[in-house]
Amino acid sequence: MAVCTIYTAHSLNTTSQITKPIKPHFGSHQKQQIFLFTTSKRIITTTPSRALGSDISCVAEEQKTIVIGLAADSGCGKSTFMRRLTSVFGGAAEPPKGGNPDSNTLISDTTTVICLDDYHSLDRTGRKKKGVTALDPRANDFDLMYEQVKAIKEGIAVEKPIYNHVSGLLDPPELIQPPKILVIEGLHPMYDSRVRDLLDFSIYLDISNERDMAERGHSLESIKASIEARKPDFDAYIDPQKAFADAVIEVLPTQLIPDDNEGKVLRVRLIMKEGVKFFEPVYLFDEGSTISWIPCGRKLTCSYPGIKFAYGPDSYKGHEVSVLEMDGQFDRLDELIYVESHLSNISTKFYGEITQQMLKHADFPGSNNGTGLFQTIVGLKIRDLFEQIVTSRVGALQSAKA
Ligand SMILES: Nc1ncnc2c1ncn2[C@@H]1O[C@H](COP(=O)(O)OP(=O)(O)OP(=O)(O)O)[C@@H](O)[C@H]1O
Ligand SMILES: O=C(CO)[C@H](O)[C@H](O)COP(=O)(O)O
Repeated sequence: MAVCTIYTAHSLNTTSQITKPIKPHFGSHQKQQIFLFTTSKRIITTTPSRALGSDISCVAEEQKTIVIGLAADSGCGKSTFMRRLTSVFGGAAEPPKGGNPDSNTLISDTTTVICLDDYHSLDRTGRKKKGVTALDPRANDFDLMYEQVKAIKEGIAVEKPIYNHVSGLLDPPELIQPPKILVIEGLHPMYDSRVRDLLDFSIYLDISNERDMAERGHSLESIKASIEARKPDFDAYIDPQKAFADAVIEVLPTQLIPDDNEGKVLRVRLIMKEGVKFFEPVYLFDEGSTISWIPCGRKLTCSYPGIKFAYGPDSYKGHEVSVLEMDGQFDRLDELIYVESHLSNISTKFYGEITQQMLKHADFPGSNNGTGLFQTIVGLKIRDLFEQIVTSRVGALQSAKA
């Protein structure tokens, strides 16, 4: 069954039902017979006159966009994670063709990644004047974020604003078409309960010790000052979102080097919530057991300080979770296959897919440690979740027809 939505720019404030069929206008999700028509005349753009005009968007129920939330502070490696995720689906992600060169959006065949910085309601000057950081909810338009993510989920294209990180200004909006998978990444994907309820899966990247570096041309001193200034808002508005995440990738100092203060070797934990629909946590050796494993030896080359894996049940922010942990770093990525062969529920399509993905992006930061490994695993789990949702929708439709 396809749900068709009529969207008109001149009647944004009312809602009514169409009872007789109308001539369909097929968008990118085609070939579905139309049974049901509803109208949706909600405001989904800040600039109604630039909305879609009189348009009909038809999306088959089973093809409706699934939405993934990725929360993290600035400079935590979200872009790198997104490149790994996109690669799992095949194809590269690129900014919208012919659009604003400073767009924060990345589009591939399957995924569209939008950056929630685009929902800043105050630009750089506005925040300065008001004395608020970008992390403060008062600097962000959650109503618009909700309306637009909801619209995309319903198969409606939206005109999303662009926050220009180069100029610090809000640029004219860009058109976002509903993709198969929409990733909303940034500071607040799980902050507003309305937006949170739209998420099919949520991830929090917890990298407490690393922040924005020279990329945006700030000096080390100004970065330190900015980290300090942001800390209270980070603690108040960003960090609490961990409690809502279905998966958390937590980066900690190694425990393999006593009193390590170099911070080069990392202990990374993949914290996976139990009982999440379409998400089976990964396990090592034996599901539900508590395992500690040092794989170094004949099949895995390890230089000092070695590699240690751990797995087991735990509780996190009041939720039952499974935790997979890796401390240390790989010397030879091709040998990762040995570790991969001891992991289960990894949602690979063939033996060695994790190792293949990691080798393909060996030059990405974090490829020799748990950050790259767990980001790749989460990418595979998202692909699996997507496929399971589509399968279940098709099943539900077939049962409804029978
Ligand atoms: N797993 C990792 N380990 C070490 N460094 C990393 C890792 N991932 C990313 N980095 C480095 O951190 C910096 C920020 O990475 P990236 O651009 O992916 O983060 P981001 O969260 O998207 O940043 P921003 O919010 O600034 O757009 C880059 O210098 C990148 O090389
Ligand atoms: O926390 C951030 C998310 O990336 C940025 O600091 C925020 O978007 C403001 O950006 P800029 O510093 O470029 O004005």
